[in-house]
Amino acid sequence: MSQSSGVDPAKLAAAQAAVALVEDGMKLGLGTGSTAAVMVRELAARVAAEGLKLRCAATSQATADLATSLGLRIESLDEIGWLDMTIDGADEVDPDLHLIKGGGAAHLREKVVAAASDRMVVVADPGKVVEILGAFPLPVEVLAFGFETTRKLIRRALDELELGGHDVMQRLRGSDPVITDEGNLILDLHLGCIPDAPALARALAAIPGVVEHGLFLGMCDLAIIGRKDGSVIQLARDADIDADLLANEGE
Ligand SMILES: O=C[C@H](O)[C@H](O)[C@H](O)COP(=O)(O)O
Repeated sequence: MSQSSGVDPAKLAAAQAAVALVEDGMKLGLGTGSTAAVMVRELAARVAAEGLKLRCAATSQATADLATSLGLRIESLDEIGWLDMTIDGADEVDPDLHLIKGGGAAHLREKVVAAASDRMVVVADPGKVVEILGAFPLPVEVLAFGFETTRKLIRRALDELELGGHDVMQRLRGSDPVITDEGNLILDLHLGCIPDAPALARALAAIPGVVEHGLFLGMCDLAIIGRKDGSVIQLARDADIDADLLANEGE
């Protein structure tokens, strides 16, 4: 049975439109986060109703647990090999469909899974659509080994890109460090605005203690933006983004 009461209608609309793209026999990547969780529930409902035969890989332990609890069988990415489509959430989506991800500390596995997919579809609400990335703090997964050294190297890289002086904060849950599914730590870069995302992505990737950053550049093929009234807007790469969406429709 499909979810309804208590579920954010914008997330539900996006999730339903994305799940409608799923075809019998597909190999799917399942994203992480609250919007992806709505999608996983919709997918499980469709599978139960229609008996679809799917092969699914999860982008986090949390998603694997949710999917399994709903009767979906999760396999490892390596067992499946290559995916037809990954459906995932995002923290920010810009007009070129570049993304910030990792608000749930899952961006490392999410990027590995998206990179192994023919198509990445993002499900989001209008609040995620931005003109320029960076208001959402950029998550960077780093090794525990040499953590403070890596933080210094990140600060140096930011200085070189004229993005210095911003907070580079370790992500905590209460007073404990957030530990990712891969056993690493998270630094959140509070940049406000990222004028040159490719340059920042290159600089972060060149730092040895950085495992993966949350910039997803050129990976998303389609963003499905759900609205509170249950309608959706589908944004394909290079398509213009509706000015109303950038104003977040007052949401
Ligand atoms: O690490 C988490 C992921 O990148 C999520 O997909 C992202 O944070 C969006 O999550 P939500 O749908 O809960 O806003």
